[in-house]
Amino acid sequence: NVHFDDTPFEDVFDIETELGSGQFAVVRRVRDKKTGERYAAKFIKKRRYATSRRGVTRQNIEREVRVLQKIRGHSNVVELHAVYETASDVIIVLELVSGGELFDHVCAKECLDEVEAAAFIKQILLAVRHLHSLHIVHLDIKPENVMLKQRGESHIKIIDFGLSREIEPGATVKDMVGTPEFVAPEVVNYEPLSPATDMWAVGVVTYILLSGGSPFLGDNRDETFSNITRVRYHFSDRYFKNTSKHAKDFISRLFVRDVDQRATVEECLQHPWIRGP
Ligand SMILES: Cc1ccc2c(c1)c1c3c(c(C)cc1n2CCCN)C(=O)NC3=O
Repeated sequence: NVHFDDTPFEDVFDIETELGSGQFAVVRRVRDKKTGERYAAKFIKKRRYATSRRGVTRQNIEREVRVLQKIRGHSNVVELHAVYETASDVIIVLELVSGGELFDHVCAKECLDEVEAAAFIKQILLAVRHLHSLHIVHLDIKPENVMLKQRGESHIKIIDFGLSREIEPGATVKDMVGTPEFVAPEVVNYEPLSPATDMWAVGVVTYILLSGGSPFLGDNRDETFSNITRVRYHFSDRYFKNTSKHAKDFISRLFVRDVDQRATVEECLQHPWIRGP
C-alpha cells in the first residue's frame, strides 16, 4: 500500500520541471534519486487556519488520497505511488503519464475520426466503470484530465481526482463542482450528484472529440448554464454532416436531463458505437 513516508521528500526526489498548476496545487515532474524513476508530484497547499479561504482542508486532501488508494490497479486510471507531508504542503506522488493531454491531441487534429474517438471514449468508459463500481464519481471529467500514457500511443489514463468523492447508493451529495462547460443540469440546479453526472461529462467529451466544438458553451457562464439546464445543443451540419447515426445516438443518450433516463456506463459500453462491428 502507500507508504506515508517520514523521510523528507527532498531526500528522496529531485524536482525537475513544473507540469501544471491550479488554484491550490502545483504538479511537478520529480525523479527518485535511487531508482531514477520519474513521477508526477502534486503539491497541495494546506489550509493554515480554519477561517482561511486559501489552501485545501485536511479533510479534502485525505478524501483525494482515499479515492486514489481505492481505485488503484486499473490500466486507465493513474496510479498513486506515495504521499509525503511538509509544513505547508501535502505531496501526492503519482504515476507520470507523458503523452500529453487528450485535449492537445484533439486540437492538433481539429477533430478525430470516429474510429479513433470511439477507441478513446471506450477507455474512458472502462475507467469510469471502474470508479462507479467502487461508488466513486470523478466529477471533473474533461479532455484536460484525460492524458495519453505515451506520446503517439492511444493508451489513456484518467488523472486528477481532486473533486472526486465516494457516493454511497442512496446518499445525497450536492455541490457546485466541476468546470462549467462540462457540468450536468443537476450540478447547475444544485440537485443531487450521482454517477450520471460523470456520464453527462462523457457526452461532452465525445461531442468535442468528434467536432472540436463544445456543445453547451455560451458567451458567458450564465449562458452556458442556461444551455445546459435547457439541454440546448445541436449537431451542426458543419461538423456532424459525416458523423454516423450511432455516434449521434450515443451522445443523445447522455444529454438527457433526467438522471434516471440518462445512459449508464454499462449501457454506453454496450452501445453499437462503442461495441463496434
Ligand atoms: C507530462 C504531463 C504534463 C502535465 C501534467 C501531467 C503530466 C500530469 C500528471 C498528473 C496530474 C494530476 C496533472 C498533470 N499535468 C498537469 C496538466 C493536466 N491537465 C498525474 O497524476 N500524473 C501526471 O503525469
